[in-house]
Parts: sequence; C-alpha cells; structure tokens
Amino acid sequence: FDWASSVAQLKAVAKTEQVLVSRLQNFINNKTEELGRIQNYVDALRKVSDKISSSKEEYISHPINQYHLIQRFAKEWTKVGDLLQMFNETGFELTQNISRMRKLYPTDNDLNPAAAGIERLQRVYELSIDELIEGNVKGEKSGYKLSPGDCFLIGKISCKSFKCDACKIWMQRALKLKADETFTNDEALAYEAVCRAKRGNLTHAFAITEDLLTRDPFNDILLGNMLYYRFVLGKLNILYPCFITIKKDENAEDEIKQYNQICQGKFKLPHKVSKNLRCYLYTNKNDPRLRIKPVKVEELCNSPHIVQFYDVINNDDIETIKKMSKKHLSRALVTGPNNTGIVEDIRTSKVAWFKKNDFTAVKKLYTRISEMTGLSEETFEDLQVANYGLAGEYQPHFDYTEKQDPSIYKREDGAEVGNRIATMLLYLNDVKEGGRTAFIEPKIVAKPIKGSAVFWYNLYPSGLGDPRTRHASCPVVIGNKWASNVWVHEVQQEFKRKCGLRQDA
Ligand SMILES: O=C(O)CCC(=O)C(=O)O
Ligand SMILES: [Fe+2]
Repeated sequence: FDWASSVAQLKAVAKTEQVLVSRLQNFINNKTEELGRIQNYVDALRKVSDKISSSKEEYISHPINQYHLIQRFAKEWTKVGDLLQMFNETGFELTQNISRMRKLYPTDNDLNPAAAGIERLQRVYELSIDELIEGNVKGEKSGYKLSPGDCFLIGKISCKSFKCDACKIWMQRALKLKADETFTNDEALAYEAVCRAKRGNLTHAFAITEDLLTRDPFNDILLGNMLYYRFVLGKLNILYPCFITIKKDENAEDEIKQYNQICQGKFKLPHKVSKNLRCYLYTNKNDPRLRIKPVKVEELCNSPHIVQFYDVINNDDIETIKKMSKKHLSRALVTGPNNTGIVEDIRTSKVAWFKKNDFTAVKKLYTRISEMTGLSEETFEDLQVANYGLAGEYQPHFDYTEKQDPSIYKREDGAEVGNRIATMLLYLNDVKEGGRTAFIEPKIVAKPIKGSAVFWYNLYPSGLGDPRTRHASCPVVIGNKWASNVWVHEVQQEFKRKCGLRQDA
C-alpha cells in the first residue's frame, strides 16, 4: 500500500494505534483478573494438599476426607480447568484482529521509503544530523529520537540507492552512537566500504573489507566485493558480476544541487528584476463575471510569466475535494517507456483523479479557471489531486511532453488534444514548512497558500516547449501538502492564445 507516500492516510493509522493501546490494556486487565482467580484456587487447594502430605495414610482412612477428595476432583478441579480454558481463550479475538490488521497497516516494507524520506529531508535542506537525531527538525521537536539502528537503516538505504555521501555520514553516525540489536559495527563498516569503493577509493575499501573478512570469513557479500576490488586493483583477472559502479551524470547532479538550494530559499531575486513584479486585480479584459469580483494576482516571474492567483477556490469546496480524494488516493506515477505509468522515486506522492462532472466543486472550479485564464474548458484534463507523504517531493520535470507524437494526449472520446499548453496548480492547504514549488531556471519558489493557485504557460505561443518552465515540488518538511492540477491542452485554445511569429515568441 505504500504508507510513506501520503500523509493523509497515515492519520487513520494514528487513530487505530490509539484504539489498539486501549484494547491491549483491557486484555492485560482481563488476564490479570483471571490469573488472580486461579491464584485463589491454588491457595485454597494448596492448604488442603499440604495437610494431606503430612499424613497421607491417616487422611485417606477417614470417610469424610475420602468424600472431600472425590468431591474436589469432581467439582473444584473442573472449575480450575474451566478457569484455565477461559484464560486461554481471552484475547483470542484480539490476537486474530491484530494479525488481520497487520496486513492492512504499515509493515516492514514501509520502513525503507520512510527512512529514505528522512535522508532526503536532511540532504535537500542540509539539516543538521545531530538535531535530526535528537528529533529536532528546524526547531520543531518531535519528542522522539533516531536510534543508532535508525541511522544504520538510513545509511543502508542511501547506499542501495547510490547516495554514497549520505551513506557515509549516516553510517558514521550509527557507529558513533554504537551498535544496537539491529546491526553490528562490522555491518556498518561494510556499507561504508562499499560507498568508498563507489567513490573510487578502492584501496581503502579493500583494506576495510580485508579486515572485516578476518572476523567473518564466509560472508558472501564481503567475498563478492573483495573479488571486485582485487579485479579493479589488478590483483585478479576475472570480474565478479554482482558489483556495479555508478557513472556520474554531471548535468543531473548540478540541477539537483540547484533544486536543493532553491528549496532552501537561498536565492533572492535581484532588485532590478523584482521591482518589475506587480500585484493587481484582474478582470480578464473586462469579463463580465470578473468585473464584479476581480481576481487577485501576484506576479512571481516576468519571463517566463508565472503568476499566483489568490482566492481561487473556497474552503468548503477545498474540503469536499480533499474528502473525496481520500477514498481514491493511489501512488502517483510518472511516464515510463511506451507511455506507461511507472512508480519512481522522483515523485513521492499519492493522487486521485476527478472528472468535471463528478461533483459540483470540480465543475465550479473549471468554470472559474476558464474565466480567469480565458482558456476553453473543452480540453482541460481531469482534475488531479495530490497528497504528499513523508518528505514527499516531485523532482524537476516539465509538464509538457518533449515528444513530437501528436497522439500522446488523447481524450477519452479519442480526440487528440495536443500538448499541455498551461498548468494551473492549486494549493489546497497551507504547508507549515517546505513543500514549495520551485522553478529551476528563474530560481523562484511559490509558497503553498490555501485557496491560491500558480499559473503558467508551458509552451511558447509557437507551440514549442518552454524549457524555462521546468519545476519541482520541494520535499514537505513539517505538515502535510495537498495540491491539485488542472492541465490545459492546446486544441481549442487557438483563438484564446494566438501563436507568435518566432519559435520562442
Ligand atoms: O505540487 C507542486 O508544487 C508541483 C506539482 C507538479 O509539478 C505536478 O504535479 O506536475
Ligand atoms: Fe509539474
């Protein structure tokens, strides 16, 4: 089910935990009470048996005693049997419920993405690891700490996804805090060695691994790595196939660095740019519907033109949309080979989709967007509602497709609607910390403000994709993020937004 990719559904888990705690407490109370009753019986019966053991012959010769002995077996010990049976049965239902529930709620598989989320927060926002370990995120204290085992897990996940710098710092933390029952020092060292090797420091990795092998000479993974180091260091002439080295993609790394810095709020627009940005009331060339209540606009960037509209949607409609979405949220996909949707780490959120006619709030929203932008609803895509999970993000991407294939966007009725000409990105809540929308080239961010929406054209008027619109959703640090997109397609907008004479007009 993938619990780390949406916060909305985690709320139910927290509620269930409360119920569980009180059920478990009841269970213990009942058991204790039953044990107490059994204890009373044992006390009473012990008195009798003590007496008998001191003078068995004498006791047994007396007819009343004979009667009592028989009576105890006929009655008392049956009662003890009943009590024991009851003791065994109490909590049976709870045990069954718990094992059924375990299948529905977070399991071991959810821990890795959650650990990856913590690592992502640290990396993107350059958070202090010491503070994170203390449960302190940008001054917000959780009350819980990260254990050495948690640090080890975060290091291990980083190593497996080739984030070697992260692996190193988290493993060093794990080692500094000392191993707990979840890992040994040698395991932490082994991961660190693999990371060093991936960074090209093979001699050091070789030395660490050689040392580790003296303590664990049959460890398959260590042996495999050793063969590889020997090969690369020229000490062996066959290659062990299980070890991969990663090639650095310099461009991608530079972009991620830039993305991290934008998310951290490190860039300020120079005065000569920001002084040309305006806030104004907009009536879309005197649209009669907007003349009465013009829309509030804030310019975020002039080139490309990116604006934030305020009070686009009211609170009731927002709550309706979120409530409807909760039932339908499923892991967000990105476009993979042959236009199929695939799960990727670059997009950690859950989404739900609605049609214009699914309920009134969507219909109203579509009319409103059409009024504000002057664009035809005819080729609006279905409404996408997204909820981001632990450190949920959407790494830099274009909303338009770079493919030249006109059939890529087909409406359900088969009509080809062209590329995504524009994006309306609505914010359905305020995010306490993080979760901003970052535009990579102009180095600007939009802040999620409930009821507002960011709007921009993805294509030049010529229809060519505008690469300056590359954008991302920064990881959520504290709180929860609800956003929603309406993508507008080219077809039907020909007379609403006319094409220019130059390709990048
Ligand atoms: O949520 C955001 O801030 C951006 C989302 C986005 O870019 C998308 O869904 O395409
Ligand atoms: Fe996007």
